[in-house]
Amino acid sequence: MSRDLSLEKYRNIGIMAHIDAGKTTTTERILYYTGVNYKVGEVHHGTATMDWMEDEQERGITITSAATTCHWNDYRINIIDTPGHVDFTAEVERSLRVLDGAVAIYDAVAGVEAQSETVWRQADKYRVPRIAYINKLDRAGADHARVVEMMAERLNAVPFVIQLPLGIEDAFNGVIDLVENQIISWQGDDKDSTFERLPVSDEHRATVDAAREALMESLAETDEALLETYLEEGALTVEQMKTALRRLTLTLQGVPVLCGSSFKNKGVQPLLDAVVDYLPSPADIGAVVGHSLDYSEEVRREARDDEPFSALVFKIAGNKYGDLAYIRIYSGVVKSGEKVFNVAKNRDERIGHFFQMHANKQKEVKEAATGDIVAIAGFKNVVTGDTICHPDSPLLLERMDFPEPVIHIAIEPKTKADQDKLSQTLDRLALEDPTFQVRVDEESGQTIISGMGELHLEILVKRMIRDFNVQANVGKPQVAYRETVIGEARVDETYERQLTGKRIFARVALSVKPAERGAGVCFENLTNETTLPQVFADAVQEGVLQAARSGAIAGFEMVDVQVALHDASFDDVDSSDVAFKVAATMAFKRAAREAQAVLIEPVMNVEVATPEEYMGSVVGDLNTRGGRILNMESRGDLHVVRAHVSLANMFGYSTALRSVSQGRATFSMEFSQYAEAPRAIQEKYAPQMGVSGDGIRSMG
Ligand SMILES: Nc1nc2c(ncn2[C@@H]2O[C@H](COP(=O)(O)OP(=O)(O)OP(=O)(O)O)[C@@H](O)[C@H]2O)c(=O)[nH]1
Repeated sequence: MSRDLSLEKYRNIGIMAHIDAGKTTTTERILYYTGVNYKVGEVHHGTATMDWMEDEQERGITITSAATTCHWNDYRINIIDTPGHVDFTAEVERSLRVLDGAVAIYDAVAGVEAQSETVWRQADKYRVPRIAYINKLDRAGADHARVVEMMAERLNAVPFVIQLPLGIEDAFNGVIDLVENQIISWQGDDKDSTFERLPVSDEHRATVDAAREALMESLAETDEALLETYLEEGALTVEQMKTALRRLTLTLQGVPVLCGSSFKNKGVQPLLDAVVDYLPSPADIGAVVGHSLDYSEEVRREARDDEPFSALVFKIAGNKYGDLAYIRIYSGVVKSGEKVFNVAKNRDERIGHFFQMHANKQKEVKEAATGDIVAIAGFKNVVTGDTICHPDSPLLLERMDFPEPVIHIAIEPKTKADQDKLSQTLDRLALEDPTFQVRVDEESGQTIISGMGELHLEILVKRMIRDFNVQANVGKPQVAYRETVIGEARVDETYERQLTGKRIFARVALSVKPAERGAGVCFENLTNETTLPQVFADAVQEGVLQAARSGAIAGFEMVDVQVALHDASFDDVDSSDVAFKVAATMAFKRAAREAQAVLIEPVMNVEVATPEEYMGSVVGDLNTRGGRILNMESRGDLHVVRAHVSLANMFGYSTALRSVSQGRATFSMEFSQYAEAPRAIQEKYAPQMGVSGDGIRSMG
């Protein structure tokens, strides 16, 4: 096929930031200046194009990431807008997985906030090259230098300042381009106001010279040949600086830092230039590495159209045309109507239609190629994380990891008629969102939905009622407690019965001890030390896992335990896998109790930013919630408190914070770790244990 644009001219980028830093506003400007939009939507008018779901427009926040395509100077830029609220980190994570580069946006007043750190770490994990954009320089209290410092301190980033603000706060009217050695000045605040590139004026000469020299020096220090040139010539050329910046960005050794005010329409066009100049194309990223279907060998696919087709499904979203599967194509070409293979499901799928997405609007295309991000209609059975590929050349790309939900609520249909619809709708929502889970409680028969936070579940329930017209009653949010062991124990358990005249027999000796946080239930020596036949060893494993699901002391799932099988006896005639399963279940429950099973609870990282006068009440309130204050610092005219607080004590916090600060303080919260639950909780759920929970004690 002939591609209309070489792969080098693609940029697949994400825009990531703390809530309210200005992602949506910036994306709107990008769409305007690249000619996709004719009108700039404003977040506070509820008309921003990317925030298309009704709920997003109501709340002025971005919930689901929408993909959109635009063009800048002959380059195709696919943008994934990612949400800033921490309850939706899974959305950020799945976007980062398929992107080649990202723009990190900071609020010039608030600086690097908690959520920005989380997203930054996620981007580190996926090795996503980044450029930074310090937004809102027009705001009172904007402090460019402080944000740069915070990037180094908090994110461990190596910032390369390539622009300085021209004026600040009310007087902000452009940027100084240190690479080109020019002033970029806008005529006004209007979206259509033009800008011009001017030589640096005398007024700014000294500052610019010093900043340019510092930039050149730090670039030169990264490369021996460049250092030599710099020392010989006393300066670097624009081309040399750009090449060095691109190399450092692509190898994750540095982050070019730009600035502007998206709201005042200043800085966005140079930001687009920087996306092209410094962020990678799919060709720079190169081959994708997956596995053969049996995991026995690595399979590489070069980022080329003449390779077999391979792609990853990174999002499923329902809209009025049915389910759309968003895919990132890593290699090859695929056409509508073609058959592809879904590796995880081991089945063929036919591609119905392809769409290039612009927020919730879509443009049909006939084929898609390496580097493209498109949405596909017509797949029957795909979920987020599935690999799809050419049927003759299968490979498995690494799946995405999503955090386990930490909060759950019971939900029941209002009427009998809603019953079926409720369960279908919940399944549908769970398909779209991997951090949303649905299960039926075995004992109570209740339907339980779990998610990442109150807001997460609140929004899903609202969607269910509004978009799917299902009426339901929901209970109070409950913390997803877990169980684990803090000691070690070894037990010997024999299961022997006479059933319908037949003897059944199995004996297992196993031990349990704490395993690493996040390890789940792990096994050692299932067959080594014993000479147990494989079928019985499998039955032991199954029995333990089944027992772990319902816990040992209070019915919560038991996690992070290491189980070893030390001895086992069987009888050729009377033993069966069922007998081993029962023996293992009994042994595991007893061992876990003897190894001091305890309840653990989710503990959150909470960050509150408040004006000074409310600082005392904010801290007092966190203390009454049993929070552990980690540190306090000032940021502009705000004070920022960071604390660890158990999730159970954070319900309804937004209302409480509003009332202690007259609506002036803001907060963000993210899951930090599981820690031993306090004594009161232990006694409430497992009174028989007489355990010694002592508040927040890290188990990690
Ligand atoms: N003064 C000023 N305000 C801005 C600027 N950019 C954005 N804002 C305002 O800041 C608020 C948040 O902007 P958004 O674009 O919604 O931020 P976001 O990061 O997309 O937020 P979420 O979608 O909620 O994650 C809005 O009220 C914007 O109008 C700026 O450059 N200057």
